[in-house]
Amino acid sequence: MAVMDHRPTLDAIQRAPKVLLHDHLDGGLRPETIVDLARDEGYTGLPTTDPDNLRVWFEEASNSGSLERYLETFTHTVGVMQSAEALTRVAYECAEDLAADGVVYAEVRYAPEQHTRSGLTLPQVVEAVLEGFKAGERDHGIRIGTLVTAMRHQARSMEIAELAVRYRDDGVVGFDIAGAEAGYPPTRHLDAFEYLQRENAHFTIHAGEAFGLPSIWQAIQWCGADRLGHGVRIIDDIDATDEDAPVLGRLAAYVRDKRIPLEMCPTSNIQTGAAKSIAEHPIGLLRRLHFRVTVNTDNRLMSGTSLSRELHKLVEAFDYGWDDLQWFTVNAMKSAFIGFGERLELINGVIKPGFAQLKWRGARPLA
Ligand SMILES: O=c1[nH]cnc2c1ncn2[C@@H]1O[C@H](CO)[C@@H](O)[C@H]1O
Ligand SMILES: [Zn+2]
Repeated sequence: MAVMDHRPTLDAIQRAPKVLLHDHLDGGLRPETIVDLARDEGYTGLPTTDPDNLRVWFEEASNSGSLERYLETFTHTVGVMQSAEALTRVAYECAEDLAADGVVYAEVRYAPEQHTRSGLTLPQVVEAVLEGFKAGERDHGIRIGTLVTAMRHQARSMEIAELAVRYRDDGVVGFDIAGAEAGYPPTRHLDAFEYLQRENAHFTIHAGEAFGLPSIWQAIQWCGADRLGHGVRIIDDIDATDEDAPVLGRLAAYVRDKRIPLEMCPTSNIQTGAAKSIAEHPIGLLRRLHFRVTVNTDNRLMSGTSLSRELHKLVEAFDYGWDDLQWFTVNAMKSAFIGFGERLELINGVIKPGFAQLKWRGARPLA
């Protein structure tokens, strides 16, 4: 019998219909676009104006081992995203790039408060981004929901939460808080989360990335987060001394029992020091224990990655097959902030048939 390799290749993974829940708009610009926009908008702070060198610079500068230093690189992307035209272009190209990678549904986030330096109002920022995504959806057959993010060290979360509600029928599907985690617990923004809950709105919280269990506990039990951005440190509440019978603490058990989605971003976690390597990333254990794990990019520019690449790295490290990749994808679709009907349609009409086709091809014996 012919030897068969069932391991999905990068090329085949790119063709699979994928779902992405955690991707930052200001972490995914094309280097060429940054250079163009810097020139158009008079931003003079770039470390280099050669797109190839700039790509390398972002990746290297992001390999710092600390979230705070990792976040410093956003000065340049945010720096060139201060006009409506720039925001619309970046959003359009984001949709185009994700569609080219085979993503069929994505939730892309950004912090409107960071884009008002040249005089745009918060609603103008949101509308410019939505315009870019709408054009990208129309031209590239991808569905994109926006999450508006509040910066956790600032004090504008209530205003941003109000934006999430105001634009909920125009493409904004949820809210998030991001930025340095240590020293800025999610409970600082409790009023915003309580407001969103009263409005029946959805939100995720970056938690358990650079800080441990207390941050995850607050995000879920005080703030009521629907999902966790990263959440890798939930591993601290699991005793895996006996590999065959890991013991879950109360918080880890709660997260698993309630099927709280974990938006895991493997490469980003290595760059910020939240995990040592892909092979040692908690995603391996969490997947085995059937947590509601999803796979994400976080920042495609800073991590030099795509959703297909993240999945392929996991295939190589954990020997995952198509069933695992479909499981991550269905998990993500189930956890999306769009309505149940639309999620179901994508699962049954797009994801399952798409994976079935790839699995069938992968199963053909080699001639
Ligand atoms: O992994 C992360 N953890 C915390 N904050 C982040 C991460 N990636 C990006 N941002 C922050 O989110 C803002 C809005 O998109 C970015 O400007 C960056 O400061
Ligand atoms: Zn993030």
